[in-house]
Amino acid sequence: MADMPALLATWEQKFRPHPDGAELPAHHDHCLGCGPDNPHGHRLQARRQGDGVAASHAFDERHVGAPGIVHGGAVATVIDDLYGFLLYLVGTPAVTRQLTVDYLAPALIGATYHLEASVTGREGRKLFVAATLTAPDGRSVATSTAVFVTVGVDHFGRRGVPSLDA
Ligand SMILES: CCCCC/C=C\C/C=C\C/C=C\C/C=C\CCCC(=O)SCCNC(=O)CCNC(=O)[C@H](O)C(C)(C)COP(=O)(O)OP(=O)(O)OC[C@H]1O[C@@H](n2cnc3c(N)ncnc32)[C@H](O)[C@@H]1OP(=O)(O)O
Repeated sequence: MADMPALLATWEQKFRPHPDGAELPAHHDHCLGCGPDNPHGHRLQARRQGDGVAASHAFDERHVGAPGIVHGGAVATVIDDLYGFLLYLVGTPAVTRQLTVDYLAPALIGATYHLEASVTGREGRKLFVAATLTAPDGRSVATSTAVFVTVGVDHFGRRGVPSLDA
């Protein structure tokens, strides 16, 4: 993994304005949600959609819970990561403080789902966000809300984690 100062430099660049429809950059190469180099990851690709973000995403066999059905934690991971893309539009780093997911119907391995997320409110350091995961037939499969709390980039350094503090 890149050293922390180098990673922070790339994050600064990622918070530039992104045109509507543009594909948004991964948080970093090994991010579980979107990193292209994480062999366990979802490799989520998100784009700006107006004031929000959207993605098309298919889960694979690595993310199975009950046979044929996506593990609920995998669904939560992808939604949480999608919120991480919203932060590029908000223009400030933030971290998930609370995440709720309503699992309305099973998400199936191999099906391509449509995801959308947007900011629903802001109060001091708190960002309120919401997301939906919709099946190809238009059925709502999961809905989510979350509270993110804004942090400085120093939050991601000095964590007592050798790989990050190097
Ligand atoms: C994030 C990606 C975007 C890029 C950001 C830039 C650089 C970093 C980039 C990437 C990172 C790499 C990849 C990950 C990318 C995306 C994945 C998705 C995001 C995540 O995977 S991220 C990881 C999981 N996440 C955590 O690791 C957080 C652990 N946690 C903490 O680090 C502290 O907990 C902290 C800092 C959050 C707060 O701590 P604190 O001490 O600073 O603040 P405090 O506790 O006082 O709360 C402040 C205000 O939130 C209110 N509040 C609290 N809880 C609430 C609730 N449940 N409902 C409503 N309001 C609530 C309080 O009432 C108060 O409100 P008020 O200010 O009005 O009093």
